[in-house]
Amino acid sequence: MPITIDPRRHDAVLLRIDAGDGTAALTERLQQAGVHAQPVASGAELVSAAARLGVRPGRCVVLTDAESDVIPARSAGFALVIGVGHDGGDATVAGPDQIAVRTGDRPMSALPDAMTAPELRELTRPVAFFDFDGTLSEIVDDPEAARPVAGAVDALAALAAQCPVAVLSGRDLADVRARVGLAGIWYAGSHGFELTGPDGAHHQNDAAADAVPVLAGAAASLREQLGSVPGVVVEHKRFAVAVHYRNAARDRVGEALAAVRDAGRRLELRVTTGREVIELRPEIDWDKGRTLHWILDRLPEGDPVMPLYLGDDITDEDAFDAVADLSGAGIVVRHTDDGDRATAARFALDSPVQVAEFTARLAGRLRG
Ligand SMILES: O=P(O)(O)OC[C@H]1O[C@H](O[C@H]2O[C@H](CO)[C@@H](O)[C@H](O)[C@H]2O)[C@H](O)[C@@H](O)[C@@H]1O
Repeated sequence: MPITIDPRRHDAVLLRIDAGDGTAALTERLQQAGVHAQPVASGAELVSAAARLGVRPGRCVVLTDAESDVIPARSAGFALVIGVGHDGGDATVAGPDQIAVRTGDRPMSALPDAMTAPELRELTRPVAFFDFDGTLSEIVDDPEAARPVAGAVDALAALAAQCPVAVLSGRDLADVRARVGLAGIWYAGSHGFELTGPDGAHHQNDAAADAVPVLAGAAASLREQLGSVPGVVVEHKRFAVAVHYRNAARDRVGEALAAVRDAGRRLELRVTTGREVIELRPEIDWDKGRTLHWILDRLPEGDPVMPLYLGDDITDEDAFDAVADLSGAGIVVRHTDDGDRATAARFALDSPVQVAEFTARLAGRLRG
C-alpha cells in the first residue's frame, strides 16, 4: 500500500530524517502541493514545530528515522507517523522516495461559486447526493441539536420530484432519516455501511457485520477512557464510533486523538477524521464514494446521468473523487474548521443556507 501525503488531510510533514537528496526532493514535492515540510532536530520538538507552523497535530505527519519518536508522536495525536527504516509507526518506508504526494486539489477559497457557474445551469439528468452535517445542517456544538436549515427539506422534496436524491451521512442511518424526515429518497448512514432506498427497503454492507460488536466494545471502552475529559463526547453508531472534541480544551485534544488511533490499531478498525471529530469504522474498502457508485448502479437504466455531490467534510472527499471520475460535479460547502483546506470539489457554496437555495433553484429549473 503506497503511503500518500494528501493535502486535503495533511497541512504539514515534520521531517526528522537524514536522507540527502531524497529529503530535498520530497520537500519540493510537498511544497508544490501546498504542504509545509519542516525539518526537526529532535523528537521533543515535534509539538512545538507544528505549533510554530500554525498546524494542528491532527493534520500533521511525522516522518522519522528514530524509533523513539513514535510513542511521543502518537501520544500528541499526530495524524500519521511514518517510520523510515523501522517498524512501529503507522507505516514504514525505506526512504522518502517511497512517499507519494497527492496533487491536483485546490483550496476551498479558490473554487468558483456554484450559484453562478454556467455548467451547473444546464443540467438535464442530475442525480443529487447530499451530505447532512455542515451541508443540509449548520455545524453546531451539540451533535444532537443539528437540524436541516430552513427551506432545506422543502427544497429536497421539490428536487426529489424531478430527479433521484440521496442523503449520505456519517450519522447512524435511523438518526439521519429522522432528522431529514422525507420519504421517497435514498439515505445512507455510517458513511454508507447501511442504506434505505426510496421504497424504504433496507440494505447493509454484510462484510461489515463482524465489526458491529467490536465497535460496540470500542465505544464502551473509549467512554471509560475519555469520559473524564471535559467536552469530549463519544457517539456510538451501528457501523462507526465518533469521538467529538469540538468542545474540549485544545490541550486535551491530542489525548482523544491518541486514544482513538490506539483503539483503531488494537482492534483493526479504520480511523478517519472529520470536523472536530475522529471516527472508527470497519476496516473495509467502503466509503461515500463507493456508496455513490452503488446507488447509481441501482437506478433505472436510461440516458447517462450527471451526479452532483454536495458536502463539506473530509469524508465527503471520497464522493468528490467519485463524481469527478464520472464527469459529475462536486460542490463543497466552505468552512474554516481545517483552515482553507484543499478539496477535490470543482465548485463551492458558502453555507447550508446557500445549499438550500441552490437546491430549490435546481428543482425549479428542472421543473421548467
Ligand atoms: O457525513 P455527515 O452527515 O456530515 O456526518 C459527519 C458527522 O457529523 C456529525 O458531527 C459533526 O456535526 C456536529 C453537529 O453540527 C458537530 O458538533 C461535530 O463537530 C461535527 O463533526 C455527527 O455527529 C457524526 O456522527 C458524523 O460522522
